[in-house]
Amino acid sequence: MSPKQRSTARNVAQSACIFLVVCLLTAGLALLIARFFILATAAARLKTYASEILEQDEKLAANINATLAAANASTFPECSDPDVSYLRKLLFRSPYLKDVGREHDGQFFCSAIAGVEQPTIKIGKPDIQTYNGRMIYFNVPLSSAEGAHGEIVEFGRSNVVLSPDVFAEFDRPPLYFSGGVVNFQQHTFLRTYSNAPRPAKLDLILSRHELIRDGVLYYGACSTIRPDCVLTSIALTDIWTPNRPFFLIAAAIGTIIGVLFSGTILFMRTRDHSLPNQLRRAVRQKRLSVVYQPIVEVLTGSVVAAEALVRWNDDDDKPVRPDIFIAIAEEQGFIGDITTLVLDRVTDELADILRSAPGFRVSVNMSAQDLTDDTFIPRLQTMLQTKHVPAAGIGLELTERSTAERDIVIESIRQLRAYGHTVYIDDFGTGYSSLAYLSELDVDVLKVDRAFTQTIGTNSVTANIVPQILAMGKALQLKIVVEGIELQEQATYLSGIDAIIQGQGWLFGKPASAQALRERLIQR
Ligand SMILES: Nc1nc2c(ncn2[C@@H]2O[C@H](COP(=O)(O)O[C@H]3[C@@H](O)[C@H](n4cnc5c(=O)[nH]c(N)nc54)O[C@@H]3COP(=O)(O)O)[C@@H](O)[C@H]2O)c(=O)[nH]1
Repeated sequence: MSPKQRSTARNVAQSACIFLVVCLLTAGLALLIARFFILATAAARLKTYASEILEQDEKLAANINATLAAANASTFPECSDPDVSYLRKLLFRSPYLKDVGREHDGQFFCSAIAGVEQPTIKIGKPDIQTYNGRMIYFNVPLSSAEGAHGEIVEFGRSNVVLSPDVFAEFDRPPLYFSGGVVNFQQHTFLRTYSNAPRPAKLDLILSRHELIRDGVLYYGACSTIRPDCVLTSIALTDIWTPNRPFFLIAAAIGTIIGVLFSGTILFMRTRDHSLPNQLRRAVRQKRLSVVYQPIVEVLTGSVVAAEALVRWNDDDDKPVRPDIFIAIAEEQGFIGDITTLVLDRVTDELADILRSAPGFRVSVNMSAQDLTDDTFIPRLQTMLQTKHVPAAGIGLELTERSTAERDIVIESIRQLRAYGHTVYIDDFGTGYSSLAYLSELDVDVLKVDRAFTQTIGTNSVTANIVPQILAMGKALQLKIVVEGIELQEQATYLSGIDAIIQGQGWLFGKPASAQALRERLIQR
């Protein structure tokens, strides 16, 4: 598998992973949100249910207390005819009671329904005694109806039999309830109605209101006026089963969001992997390097200068051609950052040589944007002063293309030269400059583009342009650097010309590291 195929396969695998993970996460999140809302809805139902039951409980308690108080207040002889008819009147007004009677010391004497009992009935011990002296008997056989049992509340010399139907209307499966008087010290129900599940940690539920225990959702609520509490509950399976369609819808919505979201991530990632973004990141992280190509005296072959050329490998560690990424940086408006990076690197890597070898200089390429940035020249001077590098050691190369904004360029060149820099016109002959413009620019060195160098010794129609450019340079008293010298024949031709010509090209050395340039300079 080629590196490109490997990188594509890696990208596809990463994208698939991102897609899957994001879809699973959003679907999971949607299910969690659905679960939360469904549980909240169920808890709200339990709360309403509990408050309805509590209301009924409070009404029942009020009815019991009022009836017992009225019965105890009777002035009729106990179980006399007027007393029994009085009890009947009380019963008639009591919606939640089955009977009202006379009972004390564990003996039942008479009631509104049963009349007078002869002999009296023994009731036995109460099941519980409440804080306010009420005796409560559960499941007592009733003399008023054959085989019937009921709950009796006794206070003073009277008792009441509760109607078993008081809470009948609240029987609403799958919602269940239990409730009654609570002993807060022991955290238990003293009396309960209904057969709903009752968990051990009653106090916990009552203090937290809602709780899930052993697959059941509980809601606990207590009366504000009585020591009565109600616990409502529903099994979780009874919550989930009817809500299955909602879970399916939530999972589908979550997956759709996941698809859209991961699509956006993948799109951003692709955009992020675009060459301009990779380059921008590399510049920000200073991951570009600089190589140096020697510039020699053609006649002697001795190295007199070097051109700094920037290099960059993309995120897959593949080298990208400078003419490609320089054009991108120019187009995207951050070429200035690259120029600064190169200048910074040159003055770091070769500072000692630039300080100690007078006459040796390193030239750096500039773009039109550098020239129109009025902070560029002051920043460059600050950098050089900080690193104690003489301005004469740094040459600046402008292409003819970058000389379009005439006035600004002329002024920038003037300033650069005033600081002591050597200014080059690069790729000369490929642009549109006239002799007049060239003299106006007032540069130091003219670099002949390698396209013309290649015509030396050929029969090409442009072959006779080289002598003309050299003559033009001579007329303007400019130094000449001929680029792209690859053949000895080209060097021989140039060394025969009556002018001091410098040359740059593979014949004299390919661009190489600062260390390689250093070694080359030691040899000279
Ligand atoms: N603004 C900036 N532009 C820069 C910078 N670094 C480079 N560049 C510009 O990118 C273009 C391509 O540069 P590169 O691929 O580095 O090519 C340079 C030399 O390697 C190449 N060269 C030198 N000798 C020969 C040779 O004998 N034969 C041959 N085929 N090629 C050779 O020429 C390029 C140098 O060109 P120039 O700058 O015009 O002197 C190029 O336009 C660079 O300017 C940068 O830091 N900033």
